[in-house]
Amino acid sequence: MDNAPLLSARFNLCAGKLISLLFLFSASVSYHPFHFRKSPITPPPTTIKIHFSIRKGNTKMPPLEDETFPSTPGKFKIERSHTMNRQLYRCFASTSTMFLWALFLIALTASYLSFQGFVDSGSRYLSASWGGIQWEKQVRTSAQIHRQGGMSVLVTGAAGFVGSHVSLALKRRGDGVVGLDNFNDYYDPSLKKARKSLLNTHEVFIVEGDVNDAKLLAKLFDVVAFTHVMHLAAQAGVRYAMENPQSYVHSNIAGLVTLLETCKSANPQPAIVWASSSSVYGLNEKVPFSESDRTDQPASLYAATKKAGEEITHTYNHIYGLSITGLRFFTVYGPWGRPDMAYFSFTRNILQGKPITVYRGKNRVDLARDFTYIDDIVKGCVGSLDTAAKSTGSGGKKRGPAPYRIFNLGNTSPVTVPTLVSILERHLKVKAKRNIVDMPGNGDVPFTHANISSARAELGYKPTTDLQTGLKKFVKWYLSYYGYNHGKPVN
Ligand SMILES: O=C(O)[C@H]1O[C@H](OP(=O)(O)OP(=O)(O)OC[C@H]2O[C@@H](n3ccc(=O)[nH]c3=O)[C@H](O)[C@@H]2O)[C@H](O)[C@@H](O)[C@@H]1O
Repeated sequence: MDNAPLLSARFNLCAGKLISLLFLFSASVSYHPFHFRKSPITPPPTTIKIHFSIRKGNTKMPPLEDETFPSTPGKFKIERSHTMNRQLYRCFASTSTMFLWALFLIALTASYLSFQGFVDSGSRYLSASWGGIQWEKQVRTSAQIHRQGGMSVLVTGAAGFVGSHVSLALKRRGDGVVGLDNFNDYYDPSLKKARKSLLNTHEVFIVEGDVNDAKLLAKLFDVVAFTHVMHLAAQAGVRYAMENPQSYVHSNIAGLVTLLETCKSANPQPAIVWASSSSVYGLNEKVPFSESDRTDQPASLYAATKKAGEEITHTYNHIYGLSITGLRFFTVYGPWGRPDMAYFSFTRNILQGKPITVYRGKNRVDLARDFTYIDDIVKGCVGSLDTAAKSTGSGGKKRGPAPYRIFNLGNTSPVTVPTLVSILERHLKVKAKRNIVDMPGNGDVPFTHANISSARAELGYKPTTDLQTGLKKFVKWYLSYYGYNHGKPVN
């Protein structure tokens, strides 16, 4: 582990001692000039008699000289007749004192900065949930491969919706899996913790940390030679990008680059499969969306960061020989899903008797999505890992061309949002209070529709769950997890 806090503490101790010494020294110069006996301008022993008379009402206060200067054997004496010497002495004494005070202030500042560093590094040290022999053992155990030809996969965003499902699927078939997740509060972190507990029971260890933490990533690669990285950690949500744009840059761009930097330097380099999004098609009107269609018209910052991710991963593929597979997910739904998504929040509101807002497109056209069930997405992710060729670089150098692939993972049958609501009503046996409004200009696109022929050909991807069936499974899970009323009475 990092021994910065220890060093910092030592430095702090030294600085503290220095301050004490300076303080004592400075005090003795001010009040104890015998220290200057050897100085050529040491004044002869004299007595300073400074009489302050302070009147307080009618009472004449006693002179303060004895209180101001200590009446010890070392008490200095300056005779009034030695005016010149006295002035020289004063001048010297005050210059020396100022000098020492300046030193004192410098030492104080240094000590403060050191203390701040100590607090920062100390709190990082104390709050860091990673490192140590026990931690390394957990990481190694979780990464162990239990099948012939298996892989060891670092899954980022493992406590997320897709991440938790993919981690479980890999672990179940005998692959080694280590999760990484920062457990942020974009939506209820208790759901993420519950997913983590579920994974724990299947012996998947999730490290609590951020993909922007380069030291942590380097440490993970020190402990395990991951063959693959399934990068699913991201700031999700199309409309939230208008509220918190920086979080998208932080996770989807900066975090991605930090991860790629680690992967490019790893030896051996892992193959990377990561989550792009159907939103990169933006205002594309050609249907169904094919991977070769234009993606230069993003409608939201979220989409723009995913598009940027596709370009950034291309660069790392080109320069460093990293094997890259980008997956454009189409509105994934299912059990253990994301509470910010429409099917999830609609379910909650319908059960609580609250109205739901259903957006409508231009000319009163219903919005439509190619809703894709989680199990189908998991198959696409695992298929991508299985078919990803190795990265070709080592030690940060490319040794030959590596594959760069992009696949749509959709369902190929778009469903309108009002139809989604009707299906939920049927499964929940509760009528929704629909509030239909025109789609606000907040990043939404009117429809999505995937062409999946590439994924079918190269990954064997074949979605099998329609929205009706998938929502039935979701509702079953929702009711078992939250209870019928989600803790609130139905009005
Ligand atoms: O496919 C994708 O790439 C994206 O799919 C979803 O984004 P979105 O399709 O907007 O999913 P929802 O937020 O669940 O919205 C689904 C539909 O419901 C509509 N909606 C949403 C919320 C609402 O209150 N009312 C409403 O009518 C939206 O306009 C949209 O047409 C995910 O949230 C993104 O993270 C993902 O990248």
